[in-house]
Amino acid sequence: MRLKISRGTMTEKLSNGDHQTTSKLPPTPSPLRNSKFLQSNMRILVTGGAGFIGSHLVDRLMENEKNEVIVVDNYFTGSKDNLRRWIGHPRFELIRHDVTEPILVEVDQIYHLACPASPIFYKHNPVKTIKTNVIGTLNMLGLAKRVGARILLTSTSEVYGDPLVHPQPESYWGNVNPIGVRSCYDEGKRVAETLMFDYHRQHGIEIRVARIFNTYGPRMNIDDGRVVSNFIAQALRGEPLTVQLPGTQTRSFCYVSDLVDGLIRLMEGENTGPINLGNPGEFTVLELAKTVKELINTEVEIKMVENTPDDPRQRKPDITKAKEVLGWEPKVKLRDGLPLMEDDFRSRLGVGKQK
Ligand SMILES: NC(=O)c1ccc[n+]([C@@H]2O[C@H](COP(=O)([O-])OP(=O)(O)OC[C@H]3O[C@@H](n4cnc5c(N)ncnc54)[C@H](O)[C@@H]3O)[C@@H](O)[C@H]2O)c1
Ligand SMILES: O=c1ccn([C@@H]2O[C@H](COP(=O)(O)OP(=O)(O)O[C@H]3OC[C@@H](O)[C@H](O)[C@H]3O)[C@@H](O)[C@H]2O)c(=O)[nH]1
Repeated sequence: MRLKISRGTMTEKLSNGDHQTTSKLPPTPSPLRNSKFLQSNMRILVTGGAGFIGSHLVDRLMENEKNEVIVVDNYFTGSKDNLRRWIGHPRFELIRHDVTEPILVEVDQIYHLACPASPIFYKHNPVKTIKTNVIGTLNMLGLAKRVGARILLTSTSEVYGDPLVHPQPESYWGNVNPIGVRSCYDEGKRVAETLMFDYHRQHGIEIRVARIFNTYGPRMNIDDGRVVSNFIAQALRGEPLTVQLPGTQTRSFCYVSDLVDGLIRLMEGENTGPINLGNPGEFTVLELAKTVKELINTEVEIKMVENTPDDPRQRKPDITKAKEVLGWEPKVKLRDGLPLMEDDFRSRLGVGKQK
């Protein structure tokens, strides 16, 4: 028998006469939640929306005239330039804010992307990276709870660490070094996933968790440090392609438009996840270098260089669940996606095509 509901706490009387607190209901959203451009609109917060994936996601969300989009970003690895087409648009707002601090905005959905994703940047200030993953996710879950929003976390294939199971299904728990130089990111994302599920079980928050595998495309920072952007920039500058040893390590590369499609399907669907989103086409890093050389600049040399600790030796998503639950699979092959990224890098680097 339900006895009372006070401050979101539901108390039940058990058959032995004891009382037990069983679940907490999110508080009723404030009237500000309805203060939209149009009543029927969906108001969506994108944290990290000035970054690579975030800005492509914003483009897709803004295409729908029933969406209002608010971006929160501290510009650590992102840039206002990625969002310049939307600045001043009546359905768009941009807020400079660090997610390690709380924020109150009345929204219906939260895409929580804020976190540096390139190993060079996330290792630069590891304490800040882990704060972003843990405190940042706590703050966004607190917001979701307060305003009754659905929240999606962009987790990562790095939660599988250096995987002992190949390809990686969502049921694999991973092989992660808890004290290594990548741990601020890998373990940070693992804690972020834990927080998502604890808020879901304890507070009834509607959650979605995507595990994203290596994604590439236009707008990646030119000196981002990740392998696809490095190789394309090096090929265009006529510099050697730096393959980190041993070069036999594998990755699976997903084009950004496919990934964004998967994120939106996950948010709009009924499954909490975690769900792998990635392209199962698997390449060694040396194969990637040879492909970039063939497609972009056959003159450049390929140079083997030292690697950094704990680099995963193989990575490929098992996307059976994404196919079944979301009806999603990537469409763009690596050989078709690389030239699209090349065009963007050429225009930003000011390097024309040779006739
Ligand atoms: N690109 C990939 O291959 C990949 C793979 C797996 C997971 N992901 C995840 O997807 C998300 C986006 O990745 P991306 O490739 O677009 O990276 P990105 O570095 O281009 O974008 C991250 C954005 O978050 C912002 N940010 C960082 N810390 C912040 C903080 N404390 N407060 C507010 N904003 C902050 C940055 O300024 C940037 O705009 C990240 O959560 C990342 O972990 C990406
Ligand atoms: O110039 C380079 C850069 C990287 N590499 C190699 O290329 C592979 C991929 O490295 P990246 O830095 O692009 O990305 P990683 O796969 O290590 O990590 C990524 O994984 C998924 C996401 O969460 C993040 O975007 C990022 O952490 C690694 O084996 C690395 O050693 C090179 O050989 N040369």
